[in-house]
Amino acid sequence: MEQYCPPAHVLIFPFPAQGHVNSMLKLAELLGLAGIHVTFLNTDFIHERLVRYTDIETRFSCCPGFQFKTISDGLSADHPRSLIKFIEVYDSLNSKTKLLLREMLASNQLIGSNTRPSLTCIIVDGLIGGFTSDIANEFRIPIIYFRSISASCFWAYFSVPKIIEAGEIPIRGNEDMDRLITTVPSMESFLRYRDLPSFCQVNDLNHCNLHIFVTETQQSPRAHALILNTFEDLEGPVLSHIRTHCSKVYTIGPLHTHLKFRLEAKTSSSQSQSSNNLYEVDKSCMTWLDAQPLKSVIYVSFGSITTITKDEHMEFWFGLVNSKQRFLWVVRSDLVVGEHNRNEVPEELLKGTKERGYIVSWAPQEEVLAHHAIGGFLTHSGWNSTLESIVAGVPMICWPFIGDQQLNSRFVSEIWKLGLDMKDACDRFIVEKMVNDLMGRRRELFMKSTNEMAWLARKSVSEGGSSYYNLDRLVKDIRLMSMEAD
Ligand SMILES: O=c1ccn([C@@H]2O[C@H](COP(=O)(O)OP(=O)(O)O[C@H]3O[C@H](CO)[C@@H](O)[C@H](O)[C@H]3O)[C@@H](O)[C@H]2O)c(=O)[nH]1
Repeated sequence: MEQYCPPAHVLIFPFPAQGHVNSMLKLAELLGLAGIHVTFLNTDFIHERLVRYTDIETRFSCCPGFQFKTISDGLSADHPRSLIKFIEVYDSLNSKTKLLLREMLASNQLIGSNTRPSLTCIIVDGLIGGFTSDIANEFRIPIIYFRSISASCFWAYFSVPKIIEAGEIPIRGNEDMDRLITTVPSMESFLRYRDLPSFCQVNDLNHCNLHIFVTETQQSPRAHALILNTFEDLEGPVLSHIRTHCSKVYTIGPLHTHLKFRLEAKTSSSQSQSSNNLYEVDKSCMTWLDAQPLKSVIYVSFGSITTITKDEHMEFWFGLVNSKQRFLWVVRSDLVVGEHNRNEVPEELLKGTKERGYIVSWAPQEEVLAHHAIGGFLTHSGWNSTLESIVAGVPMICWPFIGDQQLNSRFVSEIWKLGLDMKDACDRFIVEKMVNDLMGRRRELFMKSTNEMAWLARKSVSEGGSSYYNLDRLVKDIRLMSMEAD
C-alpha cells in the first residue's frame, strides 16, 4: 500500500530587490511545478511593481497551489529604497516587518484558505535569515536559507572572521590592493584584496554593511538546509568547503534555465517565459537585434541597482562609440546620477549611437543574451547576469560595482576564463580596447571555455544532472518534513 503523504506548503520570503525576488520566484515556481503549495511573501512596494510589469496570472497558472501575500517593509511610500539606503531598508525589515511577520504567522494569515495545508517550512533569503529564523523557531517551523549570490561569495563572507584574525583586512593603503588574501580556503592563490566583496574593503571593521553580510552568512548553519543558485561543475571546490559547515547544501542552478527546462518538459512547449520584471520591458531591441549580423553586438547592462556618475556615463559612451562595434545598452532611468542636458552630449556620440547602437531603459535580458547577434556582454557582474551569460555562452567584460560583484568578476576572468575583468577602471580608452579585444582579437580565446561552461550549465539542469537531482532531493526533503509534522 502506498504511504499517505500530506501536501507540503512552503512560505518563500525574499529580500525586496530585483536580483533577489527574481531568483526566488523561479525557485518558487519550480517547487510549485513539483506540486508543493507555495505562498510567496513580497513587500507591498515590490509586489506593486511586479504586478505592474509582469503578467503574474499567466506566469503562475501552471502552479495551482501558488499564492502571493504581501507585507509592509515599514518604510514611507516616498522612500527611495535604493542601494544607498540599504541600511534603512534592512533595519526597517528587522524591526517593523519582523513584528508583522510574527503577527501574520500567529493569526494564520499566511495560509490563505482552509483547503491549503499549514506551513511545512519557510525558505527565506539568507540576507534576512536572522530575524526570520528567530520567528520560525518560536512557531517551530523549520527554516531553509536561500542565497542569491555565488557559492564563492558566500564562502568569502563566511571566511571573514578568519581574514580579520590573520590581519589581512583592513589594508594599509592603495599599494596593498593587489596583495593576496591567503586565508580563504580554496582561493589562496588568486584572491586579491581588490577582489573581496566590496563590503569587506573597508577601513572600519565595525562598518554596518560588513557586519550585516558577515553575521547573516555566519548564521547559515542554523538552518535546516541551504539552497544556492549555482551548479557543481562551476563551484565544486568551494562547495565542498561550505558543506563542512552546512550539512545540507542544495545547488539547483542556474535557476532560470532549470525552470525553463522543467516548464518545457511539463507543457511540451519551447516558448516558456520565465522572467520576472520590476521594470517595464522594452522589447523593441529584439527587432533591432534581428537586423544585426551574427555575434556582432556587445550588450551592456549594469543590473537593477548600479548607479554611475555623469563622467562615468561619458567614459562608457565614448568607449563604446569609439570601438566602432555595434552595441545594445540598458540605461535605466535611474542609472546616471544627475541629468545630462541634451546639449551636453557631444554630437559624435549621438551620431555613433544612431549608426551602430540601440539604447533601452530595460531589456528582456535572458532573451537578449540568447540572441544570435550578441557576441559579448559588458556587465556589472551581478550573479544573475553572470549565470545568464554563462548559459548563453556569451563572453563577458566585467565592471563590478558593489558587493559580490568584485569577487564574481575575478572568477569570470581568472578561474573560469569566461572574459575580461575591468574592475576599478572607467576610462574611454580602456572600454574601447576591452570591447575590441572581446569582440575581435581575443574572442577565439574565450569561445572554447564559454561553450564548455554553457554545456555544463545546461547538463546540470537536464534530467540526470546535478542540479536536477538536487532539486528532486529538496522536494523530497520538504515532503518528508510535512510527513513528520503531520
Ligand atoms: O535590462 C535588464 C537588466 C537586467 N535584467 C534582469 O535583472 C536581473 C539582474 O540581476 P543581477 O545581475 O544579479 O544584478 P542586480 O540587479 O544588481 O542584483 C543584486 O542582487 C544580486 C543577487 O544577490 C547580486 O549578485 C548583485 O550584485 C546585486 O546587485 C537579471 O536577472 C537580469 O536578467 C533584465 O531583465 N533587464
